[in-house]
Amino acid sequence: MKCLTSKEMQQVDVLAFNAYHMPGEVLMENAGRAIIEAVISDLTKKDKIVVVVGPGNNGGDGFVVARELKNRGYDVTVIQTVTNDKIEGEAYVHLNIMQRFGVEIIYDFPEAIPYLHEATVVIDALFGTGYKGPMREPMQGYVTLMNQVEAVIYSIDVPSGVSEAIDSMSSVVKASKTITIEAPKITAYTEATAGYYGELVTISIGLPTGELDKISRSVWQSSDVRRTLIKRERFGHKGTYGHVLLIGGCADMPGAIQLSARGALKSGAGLVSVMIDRATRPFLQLPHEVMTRTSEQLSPQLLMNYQAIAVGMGFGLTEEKQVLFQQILTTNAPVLIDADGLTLLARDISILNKRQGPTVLTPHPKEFARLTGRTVEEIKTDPFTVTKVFAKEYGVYLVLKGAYTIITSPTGDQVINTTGNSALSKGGSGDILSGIASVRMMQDESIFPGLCNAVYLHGYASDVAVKEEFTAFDITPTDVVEKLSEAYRAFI
Ligand SMILES: NC(=O)C1=CN([C@@H]2O[C@H](COP(=O)(O)OP(=O)(O)OC[C@H]3O[C@@H](n4cnc5c(N)ncnc54)[C@H](O)[C@@H]3O)[C@@H](O)[C@H]2O)[C@H](O)CC1
Ligand SMILES: [K+]
Repeated sequence: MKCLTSKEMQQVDVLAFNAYHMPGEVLMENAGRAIIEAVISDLTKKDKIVVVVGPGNNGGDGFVVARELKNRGYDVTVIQTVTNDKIEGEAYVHLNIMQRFGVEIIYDFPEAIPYLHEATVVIDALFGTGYKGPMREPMQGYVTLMNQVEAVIYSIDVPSGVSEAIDSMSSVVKASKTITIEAPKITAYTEATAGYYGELVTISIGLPTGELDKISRSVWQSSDVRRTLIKRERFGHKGTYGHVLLIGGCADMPGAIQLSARGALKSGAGLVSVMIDRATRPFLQLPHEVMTRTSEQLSPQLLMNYQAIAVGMGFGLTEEKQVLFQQILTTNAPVLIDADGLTLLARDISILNKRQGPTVLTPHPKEFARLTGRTVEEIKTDPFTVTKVFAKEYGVYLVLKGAYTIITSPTGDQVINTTGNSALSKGGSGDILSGIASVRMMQDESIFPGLCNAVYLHGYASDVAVKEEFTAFDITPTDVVEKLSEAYRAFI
């Protein structure tokens, strides 16, 4: 499923009209009908439904919804926030049709207040992707009121007032459910705006899929995991499934590398090796299946034995580690860099330009801030652009971890992950993900889908864990890794 910016949505809309000759009135009719189908099972004839419409095409969708509800015998009133002469194009066409169906329209703010207070359902068709903040009156008053009343709020396309320009955002509708048109918009997955959406439902209005397919940003779904996850074969052997090397672990942080090893083991690696300092070895309790190497043994020849390498989990930040880190990056094997590896990388990022093999970086926003010289706030404001620019500039796969992790390829393709919950916001989760990701990038269709699968399955395991057994409070990253069994079982 694709995920679009407002601008991309508008471009597809324009193409639908110019190149495919799809009239705007038809698309609006399709939108209204599909929205009805998405909400009708929640509605009863006893509901008092109020549709709040704005000046643009989002309001036009609202006219279609109101007319069709009226036609089906529901109690529906429209609150129109602008006068008829401010409504144009296809929205005006549908305003006219709706009026002929006898839907009552309230134009006046004071008159609208009791309607909103008595409503059991409010359909928010004030603004969609054409909104530019800040919100002006009387719209601001309507948004404040909508957020105060008891009614269930369904927003059409986006919660009104949501904007990609976060600095210009003022009042925003807090929806119970958002019925988004054709594909989710990036604001559904951005920290400042996601919370307004409530439950997210996507409907199709028949826009040309050939045009949508050209968008290089999508939401990873269960069907994508099924399509790209390696199929394990009867005649496969440990060589078939690859050998991963996990490099990290120091006396202060012996746990990190153990968690990574567990993640890799529970993800089907043919062989798992861990490389640690000789002095750290006594502190480690590794699973029986894991082999060890010491960092003193590191050589280019040794690194050639592995199909994937992950470095940085509890690695340490000493001068010696910096030297070791630079040696590791000379290998042509795929290298995933996490945690302390990212801190060492930030000291001299130009080293990435010398890499011959594929490189994967898995920062959280703070680590990414260090790598880019930006603030965490800047990254969170526009995570899609900053990650894309960085991944293309340095030719890396980038996994920006967060509530909605964004995975970016060196060519700028982007995937958003929607699995996972606050159970993962704990030290150790990232170490486990590195273990899983090093296997998935080695085994799956290719590195990019492999990374997407790793993030998806890790989140899925945590979802299963909190649904079945734990709460987000008591669960530990180790508990999550044990639920990988159920995650993998769901996709084989
Ligand atoms: N994607 C599609 O193919 C379809 C989308 N539909 C719906 O149309 C909206 C987008 O419509 P658009 O007219 O471009 O924008 P809006 O309805 O969001 O509103 C624009 C409207 O509002 C005025 N305005 C903007 N900001 C403010 C403000 N701060 N205060 C006051 N007024 C403001 C602006 O001047 C315009 O007049 C999309 O979300 C879908 O819901 C189609 O119906 C089907 C095809
Ligand atoms: K809306």
